[in-house]
Amino acid sequence: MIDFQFETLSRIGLTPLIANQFAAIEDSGESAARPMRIVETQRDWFTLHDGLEERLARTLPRVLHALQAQGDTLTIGDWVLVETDAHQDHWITRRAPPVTQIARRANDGRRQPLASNVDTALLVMGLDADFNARRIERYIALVRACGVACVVVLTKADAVGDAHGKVALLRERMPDDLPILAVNGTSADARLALAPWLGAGQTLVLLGSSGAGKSTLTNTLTMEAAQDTGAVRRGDGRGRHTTTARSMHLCPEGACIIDTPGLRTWRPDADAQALASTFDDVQRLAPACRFRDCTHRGEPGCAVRDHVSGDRLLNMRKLMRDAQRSEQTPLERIAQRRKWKALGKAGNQRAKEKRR
Ligand SMILES: Nc1nc2c(ncn2[C@@H]2O[C@H](COP(=O)(O)OP(=O)(O)OP(=O)(O)O)[C@@H](O)[C@H]2O)c(=O)[nH]1
Ligand SMILES: [Zn+2]
Repeated sequence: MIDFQFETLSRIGLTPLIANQFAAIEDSGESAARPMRIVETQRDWFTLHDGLEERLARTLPRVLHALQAQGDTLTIGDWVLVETDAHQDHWITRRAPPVTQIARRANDGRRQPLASNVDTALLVMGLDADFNARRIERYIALVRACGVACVVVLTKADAVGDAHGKVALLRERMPDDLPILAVNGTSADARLALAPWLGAGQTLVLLGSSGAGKSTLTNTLTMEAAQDTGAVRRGDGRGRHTTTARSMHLCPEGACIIDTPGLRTWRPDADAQALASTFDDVQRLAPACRFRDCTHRGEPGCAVRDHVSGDRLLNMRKLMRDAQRSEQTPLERIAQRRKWKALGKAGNQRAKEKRR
């Protein structure tokens, strides 16, 4: 049976669900293995934490290959088992299946996990030139499709004149249950605003484009934890300008925060159906449309168009198209293009016949 201290590990986000998984690994000769969490990733090395101290570890080739075979890799936030060999080198011997995982599709189609075992994603966007409702909507869809809750954090509220207008614009457009906060990420007030999500056992990830203010917010949220425990990477106050690696930090309130580099392109790793379900306002209204296959593009009796902004609908369709595209093989794509062409022709033909 794996020996572990729930109390200590819960300081770095252990939840009962993960603890049960470790408890289930019984009598498999792994009694020397210790549960730890990945708090920083490098190319071949991981920084792990057990709630008390850090260790550098590598992954056993067998574990690496097993993951690769499933198109998977270890990522920040993962819980793993670690064993130490006779040379005092530490090896990851197993990974607990993640409860949630945020992933994207790389350009070559491969799945790229961004963070595991996350409860809430803080979608960070500047109220300055960074502000873009469509991008936030895309983040929301992708994150919710991974089973992770979202909070929109609009930074630089102190630095722009029309913060209120932009917040109102988002509120109008987004689902009612989505928390939207406007903050000054450099001020301690941001910590108060985010307090409901900072409790012990919570793991947060910050997502947003480069320059949005993720590192600034991380520093503000982790400020005191760095001094009192020394546990987990402290907020990076070294004046580094661009985040290049992912790392996990601890808040004084107990939450773990994962900072990620800016996401330039983010293709969904979710099927179209999962994405559609994240536009819950559309999903709720659509059954009331007159036509069952209403596309909400102006059909008579559409129940959606009056209540959901046209741009939001466009964005939803674009996302779903992207998702469908990444699900298809090249052959399926060609077949679909042919089908559309044929449909188009048939449509033209019908139109001609009508005109006669
Ligand atoms: N006035 C003001 N400036 C901010 C705020 N948040 C961030 N900044 C400034 O915006 C710049 C970019 O912030 P960062 O925290 O480095 O942005 P980032 O999202 O971590 O960027 P990457 O590391 O490149 O992904 C810095 O100069 C910050 O000081 C804010 O709420 N108010
Ligand atoms: Zn409709």
